[in-house]
Amino acid sequence: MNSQSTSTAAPEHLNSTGCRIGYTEGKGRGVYATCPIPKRTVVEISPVLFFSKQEYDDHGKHTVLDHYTFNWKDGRMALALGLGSLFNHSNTPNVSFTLDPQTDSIRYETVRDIDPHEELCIFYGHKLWFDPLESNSLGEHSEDEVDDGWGGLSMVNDESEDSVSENASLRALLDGNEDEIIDEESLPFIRYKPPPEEEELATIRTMLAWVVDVPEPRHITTLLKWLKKAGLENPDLGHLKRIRKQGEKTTLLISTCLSAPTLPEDIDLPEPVQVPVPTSAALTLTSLALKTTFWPTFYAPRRKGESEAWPRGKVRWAVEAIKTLASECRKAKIRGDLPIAAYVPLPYSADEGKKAIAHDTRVSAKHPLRHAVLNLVRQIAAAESQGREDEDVPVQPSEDDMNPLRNGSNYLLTSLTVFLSHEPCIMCSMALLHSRVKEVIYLHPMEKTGGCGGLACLPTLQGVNHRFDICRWKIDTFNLQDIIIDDNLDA
Ligand SMILES: C[S@@+](CC[C@H](N)C(=O)[O-])C[C@H]1O[C@@H](n2cnc3c(N)ncnc32)[C@H](O)[C@@H]1O
Repeated sequence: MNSQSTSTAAPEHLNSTGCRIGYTEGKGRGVYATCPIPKRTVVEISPVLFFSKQEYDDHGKHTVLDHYTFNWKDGRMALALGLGSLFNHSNTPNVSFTLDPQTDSIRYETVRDIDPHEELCIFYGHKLWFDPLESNSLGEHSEDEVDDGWGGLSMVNDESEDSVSENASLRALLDGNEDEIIDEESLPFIRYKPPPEEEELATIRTMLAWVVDVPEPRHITTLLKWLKKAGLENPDLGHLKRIRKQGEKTTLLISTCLSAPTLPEDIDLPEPVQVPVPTSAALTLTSLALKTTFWPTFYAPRRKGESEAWPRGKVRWAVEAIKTLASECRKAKIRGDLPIAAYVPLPYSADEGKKAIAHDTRVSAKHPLRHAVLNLVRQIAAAESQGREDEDVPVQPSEDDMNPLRNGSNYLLTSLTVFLSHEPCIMCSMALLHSRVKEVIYLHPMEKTGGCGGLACLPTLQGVNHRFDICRWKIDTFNLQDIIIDDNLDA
């Protein structure tokens, strides 16, 4: 079957990033640059047209579509519209592509600076159905080499990476009503069990907080409004009650700032003082009684052994996230970086919110701190600060940025789940803590260097006042041997 058009005249194309359609003998139509294109430019976003597996097996694969369709993540076949179907293959591609199930589209992005007139090529995979015209021979692979799964236009006869790597028990788990709650043992991950809750006064963890006595209880409402306005509704203190009443005395909890807070001038108040307050909510009634001797604390028994329920739909969401993560690892590997990735998908059943993906770039950036987690946090921070992406370019900070009391508004990962290919190192675990992540799910434990259950478990250390849930994916559910890195490395 000849997949190329018989015409040798390529049509014009109105692509705003300076791409044109060109023709090369032996390859047919392809996508070419018309001007220099910088690295990491999104050159095309192609909407896709889907074919069910059945439609494809019965019809599509017997037609020329066979050479144009992408294996979608859920087993369907997708035909990219726009320029998407015209990128030719190269073993040393200058464009990467990402399947986006949220928008049913494929995104194409340059992986290096592109010269004018250069052809833009993607990598189809190792099993090609044609003799590739290639200017170099870097990519010679044996017949039985496993497809690296970096997306890849593929013939429908190839089993997709996803379908071979998901085992039968996972497939059975994913099949069924999406609202059904999956019992803990059947979940495809194991939760890290935090050490038991403190049940003795000596083991209660505390931190110093500023408080002030309020002689006139009628001022409380005004002071609560002032706290809000001053940006002092810090999530660090969310487990504590704001007001303490002891007999006639009413005391207001203000902040955990290092320096004494400046109180409103129009209310007559004594000087604020620092007192120890518990660092977390009480998980048991005994602990509640003990913690309340420091400061009134909220009782949150749900977190003791009883974990958040996962409906089947959420498991499917996590499986998709793991696949995206694995594909990012492979992309990193192809680029010569360590196959370590971090991914924050949109929260389960949310249509909008924060979303980011990053891989380790220590090798390519020649920078020891470019760990996947740090790259991810940096990416989210850049998006949050309205596109000031390059941290090396000094920006005039706004008045808001300079207000230390507004620090709470910069908690980058509050209520989000981060998927990681590897257990994060201690530095990255600390970055996740500072970002106030809700939950971390990782694939590969790092016993010698990990900071989430390996060498140490940062969220459970004395003095750390934010906890996040840690889950380890059962690695045997996916064929992910190629992301395993040396255990002595930091991830
Ligand atoms: C997705 S299409 C790409 C667009 C195609 N060139 C056209 O004109 O429609 C895939 C087909 O392009 C051709 N092709 C892609 N990369 C090639 C390469 N490096 N060398 C030779 N042919 C290539 C093969 O015929 C393949 O089946």
